[in-house]
Formats: sequence, structure tokens, C-alpha cells
Amino acid sequence: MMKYGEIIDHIYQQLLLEKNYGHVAAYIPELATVDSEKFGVCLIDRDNQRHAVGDWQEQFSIQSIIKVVTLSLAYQKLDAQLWQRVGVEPSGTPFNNLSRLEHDFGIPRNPFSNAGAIVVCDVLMELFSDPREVVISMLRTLAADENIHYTQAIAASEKSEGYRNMALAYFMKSMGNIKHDVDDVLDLYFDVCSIGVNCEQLARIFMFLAKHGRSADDLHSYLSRGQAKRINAIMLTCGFYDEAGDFAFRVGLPGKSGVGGGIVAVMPGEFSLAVWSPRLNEKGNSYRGLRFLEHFTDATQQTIF
Ligand SMILES: NC(=O)CC[C@H](N)C(=O)O
Repeated sequence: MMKYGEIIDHIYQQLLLEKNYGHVAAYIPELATVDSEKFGVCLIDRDNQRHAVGDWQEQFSIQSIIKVVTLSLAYQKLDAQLWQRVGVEPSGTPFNNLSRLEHDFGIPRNPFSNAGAIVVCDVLMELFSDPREVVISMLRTLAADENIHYTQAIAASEKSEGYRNMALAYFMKSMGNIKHDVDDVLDLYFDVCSIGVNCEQLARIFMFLAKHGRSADDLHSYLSRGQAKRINAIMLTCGFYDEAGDFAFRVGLPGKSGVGGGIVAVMPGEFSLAVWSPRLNEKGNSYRGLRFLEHFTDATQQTIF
């Protein structure tokens, strides 16, 4: 049995001695108020045991990590039909890139770019009469924890300066790839990005991708095995935007980052691991989170490669 707890503690202490680089996301004003030195880690293993250190109980903004959950909900219902509206190829561009979208006639390269996630929100509005409720109850069920909520201040803050996402959404609307009112779709997108989670909740939620579509407690099934495989593949190839190659190279696990400073990575059949450290590198991914995961997979050799 792997001694995850000891390894996590050791790497955590080591990284505290290292200089921390990067900046908290300031383009969403409310995120700029977060303490940049927060650092939390939580791993849930296949026996549902928790191994955690640092600020793992403190909630932070889930941001782009939610894109995996919204994608899973759309994919669960539409299966391969979903790929008519969004692709599965890495983009090699930043998460909010505009130029590629015009080249691709309004069909986003993948569901983890902002454009792709906005299309997925449009799809959710078609599929569910109350998509916000569906998203939050999936998170609460997977985490086995009711204390997960939307954060109005963050959603409003992002909306107040969300010009680029508006540009993406309006362009896709002009190309026929957004069916609903653009404002309504963006409101849903900003809302789901604003949800607060802590490292433990995040790690528990993502166990459904370590367990081939089933919840950590094994009571709920969200995706088929084949669907879970494909979502993990998209995380590996697209989860870190134009740093996806570097993440695969250094960490070697499917994962997803958010500009709140969270990263979650899964080892299918083994564990789900969430790290939170708000300072972001120039690609918008947590600097220390990446360092932690790189050390962790080097130390444990728990990687898909
Ligand atoms: N990479 C991210 O976490 C970006 C999400 C953020 N809500 C945005 O749209 O800009």
C-alpha cells in the first residue's frame, strides 16, 4: 500500500521552502482579493481514504475546473452527438483565445477552452430546465457534502469585466452555435465558474473519473466506462490550454486547472488529487500546484505513462 500521506506531507514541506512564483488572477477583480500564499492538498484513494495537508478545508473558486463537470452532464445525455458542436482537439492557444474560433467557423476546438465551455452551457440549457440545480446537486452528491454553493460576488465580478467571453459568445451566436440568448448563456457560465469548493470536496468529486464514471461511494453512476475514458483523454490533451503538453510531460495524469488556483488530477483506478495555490504562471495555471503534482508523480510513479 502506497504511503500517500507521508509523501504528500514531505513534498508540501519541501515546496514551502521554495520561492513561490506567479500572480493571482486579477482580471476577475474578486479573485485578486485571495491570499496568494494559501496552499492546500487533498488526495482521495481508491478505498475512499483522505490524505490531506495545509489549507485543504478552505474553499476557493472552482473556475475552469467546473468545465469537466458541465461537459460530463452534456455528454451523459447526448453522447457522440455533442461533438457536432464542440471538438476534442487541443488548441495550443490560451483559454480565452478568439482568433482560432473564427478560423474554425464558431466550432470551439475543445470543451475546456472558454468558447467550448460556453457552448456546453448552451447545451445544458437545452437539456435541463434548471441547469444550475443539476450542476450543484451533481457536485454535492459526488462530494457527499451539501456545503457547496454558487458565489454571487465572484459571478458578478467576472460578469462586470467579462468582455472577452462576451465576444466569444456573440461570435458563436453569429455562426449559429449558440441557441439561447447570449446573456443567459453567459450568466450560467459565470455562475458555474463561481462555485466554491475546498480541496477535499474537489478530490471527492473527481473520483468519478478515477472510478470509470462512478461516484467515490460507488452509489451513483454518471458516465459509462467508455465516456469516462474519453473525458480523461480530453483532460490530458486539453486540460491546461497551451500548457497541456507540459503538464502531460511533467505530471503524466489527466487533470484540469482553474484560475482560482485549483488543479485536480486523477489516476484511473487509484486516486483523485486536488491542489490549491492561487499564484498562477503565465499560462494561467497554478505555479505551485504544478510543482506539487510533478514531484508527487515522480515520487510515487503513479502516472498513466
Ligand atoms: N481558466 C479559467 O479558469 C478561466 C475561467 C474564467 N471564468 C474565465 O472565463 O475567464
